[in-house]
Amino acid sequence: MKDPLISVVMGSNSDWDVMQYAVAILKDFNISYEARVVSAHRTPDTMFEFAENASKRGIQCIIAGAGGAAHLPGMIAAKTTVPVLGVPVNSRYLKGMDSLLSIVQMPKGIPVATFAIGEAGAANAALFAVAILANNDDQIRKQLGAFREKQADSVAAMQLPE
Ligand SMILES: Nc1c(C(=O)O)ncn1[C@@H]1O[C@H](COP(=O)(O)O)[C@@H](O)[C@H]1O
Repeated sequence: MKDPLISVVMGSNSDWDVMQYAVAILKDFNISYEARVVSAHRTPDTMFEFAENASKRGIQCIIAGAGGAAHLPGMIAAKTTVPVLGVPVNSRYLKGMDSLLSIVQMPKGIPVATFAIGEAGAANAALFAVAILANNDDQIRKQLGAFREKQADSVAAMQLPE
């Protein structure tokens, strides 16, 4: 197994329904990744250790998903200079608006690139991570180009009811 380039973390295994869409993209592109549960609130020491070691471990991007008081992406970003891509997970009562605002409203100086709520956000975070890797990898750049072409072809072929 190759060392992971991308780390996908989430606050709880209940986030998997959304975060699996990020993992599916990384698998499609054959990018080495790891996926794990880490919580700023529930496992703060593990979260600190994870964030502090990410760069040394060769992690290029961290995709962090969380719901509700979604402090995980921001707290990871506070402890590493590895780019953090935040995915707001749909929450039961506020439908992910709480997650979105918790992730996007970072104070100046500690950025988290914030994506849409839910599965589209998770998939786009992974595509963004792939685009970052593509800057220094021709093979990945070609794969990303092919992905876009295939997507454009399927949109061009879309039919509407008469
Ligand atoms: N937002 C956070 C953090 C964190 O930010 O550290 N840790 C867990 N959670 C979120 O709590 C929600 C409910 O978790 P449970 O389903 O385990 O009760 C999840 O969406 C998780 O991301």
